[in-house]
Amino acid sequence: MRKAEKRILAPLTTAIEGAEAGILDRLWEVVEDRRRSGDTMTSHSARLIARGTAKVAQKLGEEAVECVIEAAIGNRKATVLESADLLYHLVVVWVDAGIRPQEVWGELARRQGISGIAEKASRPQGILRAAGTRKLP
Ligand SMILES: N=c1c2ncn([C@@H]3O[C@H](COP(=O)(O)OP(=O)(O)OP(=O)(O)O)[C@@H](O)[C@H]3O)c2ncn1[C@@H]1O[C@H](COP(=O)(O)O)[C@@H](O)[C@H]1O
Repeated sequence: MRKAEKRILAPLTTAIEGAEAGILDRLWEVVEDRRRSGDTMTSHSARLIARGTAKVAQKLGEEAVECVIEAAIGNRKATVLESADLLYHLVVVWVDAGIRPQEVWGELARRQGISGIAEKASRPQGILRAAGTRKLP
């Protein structure tokens, strides 16, 4: 790795040390705290939630699109930054909807060991056919 690359990646490397998935649980607690406080003067989360569910969901969509764009053009560093924005806004969606992270972790755990291909094949096909969808394979 060249010296200049090392300098650019240094803040990310520092952030990685001591960081793990539990950070989402802690982030949820902070955002839930902000929701309860309703302090729109000092908290971005409280301000966003005060704008209503549709706005909260819209922001998640915007961040998802930004992440998709960076990933599609292969901009690795920007994809990391946009991923963090996306996860933060997903946590705001959960808080707004009254969903605890444990519910999502539970669903992920339930799916562990089940192949996505096998799961899709086991879905009832009638509903999709009745809806007349033309999804790409
Ligand atoms: N991880 C984040 C985080 N990521 C992004 N953002 C903010 O999200 C906002 C996104 O900006 P945008 O311009 O896209 O959105 P917007 O300001 O709603 O503007 P519009 O789309 O409405 O025009 C910026 O203000 C970012 O700073 C975040 N704000 C907070 N957090 C975390 O949430 C914690 C609580 O933050 P507060 O609620 O502000 O106390 C913080 O300690 C952080 O850990």
